[in-house]
Amino acid sequence: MSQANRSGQTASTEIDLALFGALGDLAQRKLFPALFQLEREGLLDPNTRLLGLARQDYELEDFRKQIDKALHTYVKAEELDSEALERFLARLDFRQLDFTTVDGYAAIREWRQDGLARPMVVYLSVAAKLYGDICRHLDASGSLDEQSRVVVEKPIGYDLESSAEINDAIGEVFPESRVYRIDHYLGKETVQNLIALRFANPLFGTQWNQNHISHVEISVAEQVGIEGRWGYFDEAGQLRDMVQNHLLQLVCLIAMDPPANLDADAIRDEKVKVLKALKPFTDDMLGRDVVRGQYTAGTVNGKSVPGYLEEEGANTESHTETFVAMKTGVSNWRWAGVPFYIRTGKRMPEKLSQIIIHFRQQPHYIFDPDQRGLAANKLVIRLQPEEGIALEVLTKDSGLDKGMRLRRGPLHLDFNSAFPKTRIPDAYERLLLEVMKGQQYLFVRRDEVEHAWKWCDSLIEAWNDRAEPPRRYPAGSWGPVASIAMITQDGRSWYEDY
Ligand SMILES: NC(=O)C1=CN([C@@H]2O[C@H](COP(=O)(O)OP(=O)(O)OC[C@H]3O[C@@H](n4cnc5c(N)ncnc54)[C@H](OP(=O)(O)O)[C@@H]3O)[C@@H](O)[C@H]2O)C=CC1
Ligand SMILES: O=C1O[C@H](COP(=O)(O)O)[C@@H](O)[C@H](O)[C@H]1O
Repeated sequence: MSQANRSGQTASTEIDLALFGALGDLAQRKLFPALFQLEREGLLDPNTRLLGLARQDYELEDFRKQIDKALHTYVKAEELDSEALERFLARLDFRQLDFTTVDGYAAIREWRQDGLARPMVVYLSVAAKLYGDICRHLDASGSLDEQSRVVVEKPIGYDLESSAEINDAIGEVFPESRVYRIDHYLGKETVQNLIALRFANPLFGTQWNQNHISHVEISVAEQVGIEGRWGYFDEAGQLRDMVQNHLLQLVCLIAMDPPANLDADAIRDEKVKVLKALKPFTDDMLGRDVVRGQYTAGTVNGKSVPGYLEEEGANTESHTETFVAMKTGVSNWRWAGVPFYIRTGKRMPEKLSQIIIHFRQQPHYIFDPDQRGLAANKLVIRLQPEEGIALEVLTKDSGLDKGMRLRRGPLHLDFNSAFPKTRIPDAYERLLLEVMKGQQYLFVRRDEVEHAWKWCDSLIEAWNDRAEPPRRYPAGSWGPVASIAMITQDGRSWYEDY
């Protein structure tokens, strides 16, 4: 079966997918539901086969039951079309395997015998420290051929050095053109729309620079806490978990120059230029422009929740940050002098991811002086929960007694109401489809990962030198008060028109 790619050409989606970590959290919660949605939408080639690999031993029927259970848990009941479900479960196969020893890998080669004509996609839904072993064992067991692709999850490593080691190990087996590094934010509908918005609309194309934009704000607020992942998270912290990948990818898509075309490398070359131009941290910026926080007990959605240090498995001494806010920038001609304020945290009052582009005021202001604060357009790009784009514009307030009073209102595009019949696909659906088609433009190239680490490492090093504990914030709040002060010191505030 062929699918139109982004420039309208067709690409085959006929593959064999081998999923390592098939019983893990990500696979159950996101990957199988996304694959099922592709089935339901008729986007899985009839010949595509799915192989689950896990440490636990399951009979095939029990594995299928387990996936059926996961789908009933994570897919909306009205979307669980029974025919699609039956077709989907019938595609599944299962092998028990210890990923760290080469012995069992022959089972993958044998499974492949029936499908040698189609490419194999190997999805590593396991901790990154296993990537090297798995790639080597796949190679040594003769399970791969020159068409095989590998998909790896974030985070790749813990810093630049460990990331380079992991990428080297992957690179010994797979050339870069067959490595698909996931950053699931790149699969979100509105994130992709950023490319359309910026490069298809002359209105924005001409305004997208320091002459017209005063500052950029990115907030990725999560309601969830650590969700049983304390061991992983405490090693990482919010900077490594969210900023190094998702938030920096958003910065790239906002700040990059227009690519020459939509080819993966054309886009990725432009993103790398942004990463290289990110403002380095200096010691005086640390106290003023960066705030680290850690949540204490509080209330989220009317429910009491424990503090970070009281979470299951917690170490009471931990100084790991669950919140980070910073003012940074991109040192180039387009963005000189334009601050990028970014913040992300766990246990915030709501799940909200949005980007606000604040445009500059008109050079000469002629309206009511009291309303001067209103007088600038804002482009609000909402990633979640509802996805949409709104341009805040100023119009005259209606009414005979209002004179030339201004009113702020949105020119609004809410994807759910504007295109009510279109289901917004989950990021993983889009990403899995692109891997099947062999399209890399939504995946992260090795040099992107490494430049992002380099920038984060310099900040972490500076934090470590200072050895200051994170500032506390109660769960259910918008983070430490200092993160508000960080932006108000510039006469600005975080956008609050939620
Ligand atoms: N979960 C999430 O929301 C997100 C996860 N990720 C990334 O996705 C990847 C997977 O994460 P997640 O699903 O949460 O992790 P889990 O630990 O839930 O899943 C990993 C699976 O791999 C299995 N496994 C580990 N070692 C071996 C081995 N030697 N042999 C066979 N099986 C093994 C584990 O089996 P067992 O249980 O028996 O140990 C487990 O089922 C990680 O790289 C993570 O960073 C990225 C973004 C979000
Ligand atoms: O990669 C990760 O992302 C999630 C947030 O993803 P979202 O799509 O729900 O915004 C985050 O909770 C997790 O800690 C991190 O590893």
